[in-house]
Amino acid sequence: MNTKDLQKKQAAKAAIKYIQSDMVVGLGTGSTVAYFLDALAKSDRRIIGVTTSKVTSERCATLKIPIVDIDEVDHIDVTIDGADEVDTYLNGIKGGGAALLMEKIVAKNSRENIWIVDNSKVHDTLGAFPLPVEVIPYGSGQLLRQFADKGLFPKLRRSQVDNQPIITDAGHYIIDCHMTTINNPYALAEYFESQVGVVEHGLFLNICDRVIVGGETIQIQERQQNQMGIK
Ligand SMILES: O=C[C@H](O)[C@H](O)[C@H](O)COP(=O)(O)O
Repeated sequence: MNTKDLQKKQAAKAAIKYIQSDMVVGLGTGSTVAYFLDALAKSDRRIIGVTTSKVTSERCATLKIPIVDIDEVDHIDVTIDGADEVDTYLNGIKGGGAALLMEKIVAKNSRENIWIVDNSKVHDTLGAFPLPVEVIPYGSGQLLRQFADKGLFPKLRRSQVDNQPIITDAGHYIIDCHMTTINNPYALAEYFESQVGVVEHGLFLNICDRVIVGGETIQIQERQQNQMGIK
């Protein structure tokens, strides 16, 4: 196992201590969450899961972790998810696995959000990871032009198998914006939220409460209130 995977697994295992039996737990998506699901299945915690993608639902079925639809619960106690990048304010970029829409819906309906990451994902400023933006297929070519005009270096995400556009679980496309640095994530989020055809963007701002970073020593960072993360 390489260092990144080892750290993902360490962070995933460390997250188990925030889970108690009978909790409603939001279950994110990705390779780090896969390690968390394995650890959860092996633990003595008996939870009810709310998933964020078909792939996570399928893994829960294999591991016999019970899940319900998000609309069947009146609250979600805590959500455990991965992230593609996290800054010092615990703002982050998500959606590398195209699950950002459901991940954000589950996160916004959770009392607490905990991210599990390897330490290569922690940066002072966001932007090293291309920012995923989920869009309606109709008119997506126009959005690509607008994003390019705004200097966001957009690229439609395509399958490496057949070069066709990736389709999300909700039937949308993903445009990845290769900006390298995002100086004001709040202004950028507002821009995307004002564009017709944009369903959701991968900037998760003021959402994460705690990040668990894998490593020889597990690091746990908690979000400080009233810190905006604008450089
Ligand atoms: O769409 C996918 C999610 O936002 C993932 O949580 C994110 O891409 C991190 O994935 P991984 O744990 O595989 O690095």
